Amino acid sequence: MKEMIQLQIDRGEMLPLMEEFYTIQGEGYHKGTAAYFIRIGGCDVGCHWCDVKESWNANLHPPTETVNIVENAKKYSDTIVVTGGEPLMWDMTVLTERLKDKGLQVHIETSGAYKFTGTWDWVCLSPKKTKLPTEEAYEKADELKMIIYNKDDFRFAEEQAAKVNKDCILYLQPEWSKRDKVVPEIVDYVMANPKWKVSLQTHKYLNIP
Ligand SMILES: C[S@@+](CC[C@H](N)C(=O)[O-])C[C@H]1O[C@@H](n2cnc3c(N)ncnc32)[C@H](O)[C@@H]1O
Ligand SMILES: Nc1nc2[nH]cc(C(=O)O)c2c(=O)[nH]1
Ligand code: SF4
Ligand SMILES: [Mg+2]
Repeated sequence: MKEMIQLQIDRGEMLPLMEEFYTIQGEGYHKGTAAYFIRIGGCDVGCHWCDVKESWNANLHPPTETVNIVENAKKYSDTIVVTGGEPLMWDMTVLTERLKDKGLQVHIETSGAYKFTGTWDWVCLSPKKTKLPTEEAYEKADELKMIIYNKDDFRFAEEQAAKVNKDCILYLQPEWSKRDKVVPEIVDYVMANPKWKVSLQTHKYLNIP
């Protein structure tokens, strides 16, 4: 039985599902847009400021049939955001094919640190120093969303911006717990370096998921 489930997970027919919710995309280019979020469990990238540490241990999240995830998601929205955890730890091919078959717009939030799978209408790449993105992630990124926790993160942001494709939109987003300190620094930085835009976690200001 365990082997059967593992086989289905390996094929992307099942995924460890942490939670699903209909909300407003709070961050980046699509902020303000209603979207259904599918949060897949499992991540070992280890960001110390991660705002969903409960997602990290995949074993805590029940293996769920992708067919059922899709049948449910399509009832809520035309726009689906797949996030985590780190969704690219799993094979996203089957999930995204099935969502596309229903005519849905399919977005991903990823660190890009794992093999790039799936067919996406929008790729938000948020690189982390602890586990850098793959070459393919830099090529596929529609937006680069760099989290600013300290001064060195501006240097890291520039280093990552040099690696993405030329059409990629560049965002600096304050780390939530440090927002009072880093927001003024981000504002000054964006005015001095206008290839960057500011991204805020607007859902946290709106008190929505
Ligand atoms: C929770 S992560 C899940 C997807 C993927 N693991 C990733 O990091 O891109 C979703 C987004 O939230 C950002 N994020 C996580 N914790 C944050 C925090 N404390 N402050 C600001 N952004 C945060 C991540 O950088 C990422 O862009
Ligand atoms: N409203 C809302 N927008 C988001 N954008 C990215 C999120 C994420 O955790 O991936 C997120 C989230 O958790 N909630
Ligand atoms: S990669 Fe994403 S989910 Fe994983 S620890 Fe970092 S912010 Fe959290
Ligand atoms: Mg979030």
